[in-house]
Amino acid sequence: NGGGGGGGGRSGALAPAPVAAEEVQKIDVNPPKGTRDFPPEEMRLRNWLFRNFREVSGLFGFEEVDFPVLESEALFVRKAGEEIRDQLYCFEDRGNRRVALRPELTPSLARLVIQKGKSLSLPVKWFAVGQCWRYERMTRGRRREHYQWNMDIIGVPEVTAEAELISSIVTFFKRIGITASDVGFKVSSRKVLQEVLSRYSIRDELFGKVCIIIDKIEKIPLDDIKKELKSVGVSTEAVEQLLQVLSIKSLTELEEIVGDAGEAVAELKQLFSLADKFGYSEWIQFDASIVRGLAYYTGIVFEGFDREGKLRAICGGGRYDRLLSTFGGDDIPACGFGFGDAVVVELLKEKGLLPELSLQVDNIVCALDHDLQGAAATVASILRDKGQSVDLVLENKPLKWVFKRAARINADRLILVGSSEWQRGMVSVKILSTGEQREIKLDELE
Ligand SMILES: OCc1cccc(Br)n1
Repeated sequence: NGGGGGGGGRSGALAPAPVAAEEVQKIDVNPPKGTRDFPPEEMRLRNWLFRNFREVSGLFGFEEVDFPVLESEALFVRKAGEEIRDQLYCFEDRGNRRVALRPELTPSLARLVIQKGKSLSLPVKWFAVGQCWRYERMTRGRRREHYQWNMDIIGVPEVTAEAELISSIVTFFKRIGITASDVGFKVSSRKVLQEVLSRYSIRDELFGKVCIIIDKIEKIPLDDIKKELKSVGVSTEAVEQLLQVLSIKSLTELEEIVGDAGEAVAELKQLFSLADKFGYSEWIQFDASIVRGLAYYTGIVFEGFDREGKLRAICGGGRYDRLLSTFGGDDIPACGFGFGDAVVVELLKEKGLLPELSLQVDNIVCALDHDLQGAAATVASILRDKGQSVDLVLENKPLKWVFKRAARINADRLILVGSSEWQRGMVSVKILSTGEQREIKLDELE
């Protein structure tokens, strides 16, 4: 950029005093703990995954939405003892506002639905793909961010909504080569717990807390579960009945214990019937132990799991009929799911299903000598205007270098701009897969 200044290579009495080299402060080139960079290869896989998220959402007629990564902390301050609350990535901004990096997308979606209010015609079918954050002590070395695909249906009280959402996830799995032999969905309803708890006159506001405690049943000793349940006011008898119900793995057995009068059994039966009609019965099973770890679920809950049991839950969701009203909105029924970008990639690796995604360009264009660089730029623009991708060689490079680069970027064609051909309005085109080479008129390039 014109040389000059210190270190411009000049010396002697007239040379300006050398400018002190900028203070070099060696930075850490790694991303912050728990976060990831996406270099080209990883970014191609992420784009492939997100393209499938978006195409499936489109197949189901959902519209894409997005929200700020930064939200008011108040959106996520729930007092039910959720892990997501304990790990909230929150801080006070320069305006002394309590804000948080969103740990999930559903509260933002609920906020936007309320904001839009009567201008929205129900049902609303929205999807989003967004980065979510948690601040977890790095002792466990887990990630602090991931991208979530969410689909939500607002305004449909029927379990047809949950059945539709599960169908969309099954559709996604099938598109990426995952089958019902690899993955299943455990399905239950929090109304099962509600019906048990109501027999022991447990107050409704305790319901969320009880669910969050029960969600830890696979993660902490059973005695600790019992202690925590009792500490929030659940009687010993109620605890025993709860734990017995949670071990149920069939709807028939559930009906025997809680009867068929309640909504829980009826809704679950309807969901399994709809699953048959959608054609995904082999993907789902009833499992009363599934409660999910978010306090706002009120009905059907489900989670995708790998049948080999090697991985954490792949996705999860359910009905949250009270969330909008707790934010001051109307009492609108809602359900949705979240699907993270990390566990599914571990699953694809396990199954040998990672897609082959490499850089590919239609053409590499190269001037054969320096004063034809402008001509090469003209050729590149002509091809790009026709929708052809072009890697334009930007410096004078030996042909050996050009061929090596052409192979690395998987170029279909090498376009050489040489002096004699250019004089005749021609360029030389080499089909790299066959080696066939011929001269083509510039205005016949396509
Ligand atoms: O699935 C819970 C969650 C929320 C935010 C970030 C990450 Br990583 N994981």
